[in-house]
Amino acid sequence: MTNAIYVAIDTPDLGQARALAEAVSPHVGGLKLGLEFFAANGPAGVAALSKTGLPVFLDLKLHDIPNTVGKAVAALAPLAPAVLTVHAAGGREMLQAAKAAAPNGCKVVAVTVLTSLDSADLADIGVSSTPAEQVARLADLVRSAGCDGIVCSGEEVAAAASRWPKGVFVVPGLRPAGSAVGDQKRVLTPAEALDRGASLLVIGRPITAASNPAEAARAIAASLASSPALTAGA
Ligand SMILES: O=c1ccn([C@@H]2O[C@H](COP(=O)(O)O)[C@@H](O)[C@H]2O)c(=O)[nH]1
Repeated sequence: MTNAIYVAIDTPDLGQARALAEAVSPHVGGLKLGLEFFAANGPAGVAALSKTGLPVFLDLKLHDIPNTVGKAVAALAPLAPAVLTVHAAGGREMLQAAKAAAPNGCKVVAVTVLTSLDSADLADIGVSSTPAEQVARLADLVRSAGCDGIVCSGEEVAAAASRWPKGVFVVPGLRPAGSAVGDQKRVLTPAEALDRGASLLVIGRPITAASNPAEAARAIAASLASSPALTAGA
């Protein structure tokens, strides 16, 4: 059975990242390393955490012209990420360039609408659609560009999964009942997201900011145990 939880190791401190990864490793399916970790530690830091043996999800959310993104993905290929993110808003040619440059076995998934945004935030950047409409539109673009899946919130994942049966659906913005929401705006519990069709569950602060991260990860994994979708994974 695949564990769908990828823990977001969001810290610039390599020692702390390594300690967190080792503590939670029995209870998660992989590590998600993002901008905060990568800006501080670079490819060498990613290689160091790969030594845990857990799959690494490199969440760099690349968004640039097609040539630049393609070359950046090629430069990241030696790190052998299991999953790599780009922004769907980069457009079809950029998505195609990212997928073409990705190493074998790496899922290229595109961020649709960040889970920290709501309709008012979209209006601020000139998007009059709701998050659900925008996710659906961008999911169709990502699929037709040949990428492997999308990042969306738990609120949109059921609709997206029904339109793309073989897609990979990465869902962040997850909060066990009662945990602090922080800067996230479109939030669901991990179990709800899994039941609605998420393939990968990205969970950061509910685990990493807990007084006992290993116990927090264990409890979240246990909360998924009765889900019919338990075997979901990338
Ligand atoms: O739409 C998105 C895309 C990526 N993320 C990333 O997921 C984690 C969430 O961390 P929490 O502490 O559980 O909020 C973080 O690394 C984000 O960069 C996202 O939240 N939303």
